[in-house]
Amino acid sequence: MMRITAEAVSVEIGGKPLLDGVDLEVRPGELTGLIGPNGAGKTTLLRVLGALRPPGSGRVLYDGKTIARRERPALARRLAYLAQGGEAHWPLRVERLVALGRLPHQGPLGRASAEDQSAVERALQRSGVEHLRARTLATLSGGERMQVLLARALAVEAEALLADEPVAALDPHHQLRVMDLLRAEARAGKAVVVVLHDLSLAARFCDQLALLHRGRLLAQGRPESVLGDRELASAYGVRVLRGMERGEPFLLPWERLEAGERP
Ligand SMILES: Nc1ncnc2c1ncn2[C@@H]1O[C@H](COP(=O)(O)OP(=O)(O)OP(=O)(O)O)[C@@H](O)[C@H]1O
Repeated sequence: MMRITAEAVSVEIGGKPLLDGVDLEVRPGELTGLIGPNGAGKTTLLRVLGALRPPGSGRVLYDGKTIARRERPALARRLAYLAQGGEAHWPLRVERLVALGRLPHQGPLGRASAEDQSAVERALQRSGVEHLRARTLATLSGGERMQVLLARALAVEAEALLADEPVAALDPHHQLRVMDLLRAEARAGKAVVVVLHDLSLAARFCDQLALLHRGRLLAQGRPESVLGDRELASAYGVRVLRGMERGEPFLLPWERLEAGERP
């Protein structure tokens, strides 16, 4: 079980603030959604939470403790990071790529144990990409590639999973499948953070949302309190249509607001 706490995290590049005084608590057993417009700082915050980038000021605590440089390898076993889908033209077979998720668990000789092998099999199966195992990454479609990268992150079998837009390239069926999977990971006790642009998926699946706007947390808490008309108008400049289906909310971005109409 791992709790990740960001305290007054700020990041600046060339005098431009990317994150400004962000406080966030990521709890085990919960699915936390990071939302906000393009360029709001979601990826930057996710990388800071994952210790992939140091904050300029403020700090990140893992179970209440900061991580020293020499403790990084141990953290790599406890925390899996799924990067935003990029190009991947490596001539690497899918099962080899997923097996890379086990590297943090292996010694200097890098021998895969039976446990490593079964973690890879579980990850391939859970991400629904067993049938792609012998293919090379370069031959996959964008959505297939994302599911394979998710399998690599699952193979780590870490206490925390940080996923940057894992459903952006997926069709509706696979989007729901991945959100179910992330929620199940959280229910199993993991701390899971997911960056999302789809407001309905954020509303339905997440326990907690953090809405970033220009590097600041505009709102944070239960989805129903974060996804208010005012918050969405202010952060995204949109008006949404809303509804409920069997007790669960959905939101449809409907129209853009002119600059003067934003709160
Ligand atoms: N190395 C850099 N130099 C200058 N600006 C940067 C650098 N890295 C990030 N930025 C800027 O910081 C801001 C936040 O970027 P970030 O990737 O965190 O946004 P995001 O919320 O994940 O956006 P998106 O939804 O488009 O993926 C953006 O305006 C980006 O252009």
